[in-house]
Amino acid sequence: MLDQHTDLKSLLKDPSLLVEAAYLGGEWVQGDEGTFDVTNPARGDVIAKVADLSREQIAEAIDKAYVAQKDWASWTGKERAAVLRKWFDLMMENQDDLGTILTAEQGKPLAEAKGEIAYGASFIEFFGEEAKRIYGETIPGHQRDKRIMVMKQPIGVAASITPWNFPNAMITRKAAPALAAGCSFVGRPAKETPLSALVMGVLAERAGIPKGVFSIVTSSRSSDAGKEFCENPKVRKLTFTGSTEVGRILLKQAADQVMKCSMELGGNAPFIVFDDADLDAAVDGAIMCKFRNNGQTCVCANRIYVQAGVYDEFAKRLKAKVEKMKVGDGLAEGTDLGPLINADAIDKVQEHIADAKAKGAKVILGDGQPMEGAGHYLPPTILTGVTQDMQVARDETFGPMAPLFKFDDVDDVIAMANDTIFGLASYFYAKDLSRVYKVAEALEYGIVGVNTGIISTEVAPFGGVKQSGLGREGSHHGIEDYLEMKYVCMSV
Ligand SMILES: O=CCCCC(=O)O
Repeated sequence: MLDQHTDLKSLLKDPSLLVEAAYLGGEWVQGDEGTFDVTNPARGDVIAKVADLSREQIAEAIDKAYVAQKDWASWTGKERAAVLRKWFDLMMENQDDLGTILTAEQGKPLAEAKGEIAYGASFIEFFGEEAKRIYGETIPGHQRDKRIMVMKQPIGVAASITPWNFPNAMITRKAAPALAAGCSFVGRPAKETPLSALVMGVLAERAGIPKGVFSIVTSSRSSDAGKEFCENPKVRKLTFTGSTEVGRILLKQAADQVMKCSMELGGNAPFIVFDDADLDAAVDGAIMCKFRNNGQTCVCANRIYVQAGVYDEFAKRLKAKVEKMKVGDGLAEGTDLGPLINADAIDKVQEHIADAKAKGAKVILGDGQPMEGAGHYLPPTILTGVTQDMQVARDETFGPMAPLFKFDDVDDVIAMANDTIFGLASYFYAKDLSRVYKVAEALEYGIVGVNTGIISTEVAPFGGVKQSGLGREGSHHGIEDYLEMKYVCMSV
């Protein structure tokens, strides 16, 4: 475990994986703005001092990416695939260390962190394979002497801004399709979790990814990266995972350059349990979905709607299982729920609980009281009697609080589930086949989980509708976001 006497390096099999310098154009550099602190949310102490790059240094990374991309795009798909495969293998060989680094800076339990590393690596494996299958098209000509061809070409330099909740997988889900397509990549990780991003630079270098093709620009000021990425004409693609609020700002900034944008933004996922559901499966699904990463996931269940006939029983079974979950340091054996990322995250959960209670909800587990000590620990809360006028019905809680809403009628619950500006993930449990089809069709979401609480995989298109975003990540669709179509018309 990490304590004030233990250095993070000493927990790693390969201590050279822990780096504090930024990876700029294939070189390890210090920040012109000095360093910024990375803290362990389980204890609140500083575990690293990472290079704080200036905006000029971010521009330099873009210049280098611009130059490197031309040659990288000339590699065959098979050549790019071979290097990506090596990157994937290195990630899996170092899964334990990558997991330890991730837990130390982000907080999630080690088993979950290692799971994220395997998930993150799967995008590199998948898109490496796709590099060989970037097919164009021929179209029958519109006149006797005309031949029409459609080429697919890399967009150019892709810039990314990624969040702290999945500090590995949100980078690979963007970098892997970008590199497979022949783009170069400049990524700015969240300031809370730069170490998991920098280790990907170490492994990229070891895998033989050419200098400049993959850069990690660490910075304590998110607006520097956002502005440089949007204003620099050498960047042709911006990909972002984060809040809808920041997504809107980036889209406005990117408009001046008419830049291609992928946005994976906020959610407000409904999780619906119908009377005919397998109740134990629904409880297990709700726990996986609600408490993944301690509720700090954009696809976590935010509103749990339970049909009246099974409401009390569902609440009882959910409480019985959740109260057994162990809250603690993610690096300690047996921990189910780690700390939240910071004090603000705790405040937000408490605000939702207080608002719901004031409007009549009842607490059946927890109550939003943090645990003693320096870590940001908040035991899980379950509320019953939650209604549509409460704050949690509108905003993402992003924490360990499960609000149970009661409903009678299928049409009513669909209307309530869709009554939000968001449209990322949704879930429901039911057995009746006709209901399954109709509800899946009626939910206004990019993702629908039916009788499952976990929908994330590299082989499926992940993304939202409405204000949850633009574009899809993962699957063969995911690479299209990094390709341009060129139509060639030949007179023969
Ligand atoms: O917060 C969003 C991260 C997405 C995690 C996933 O891919 O399931």
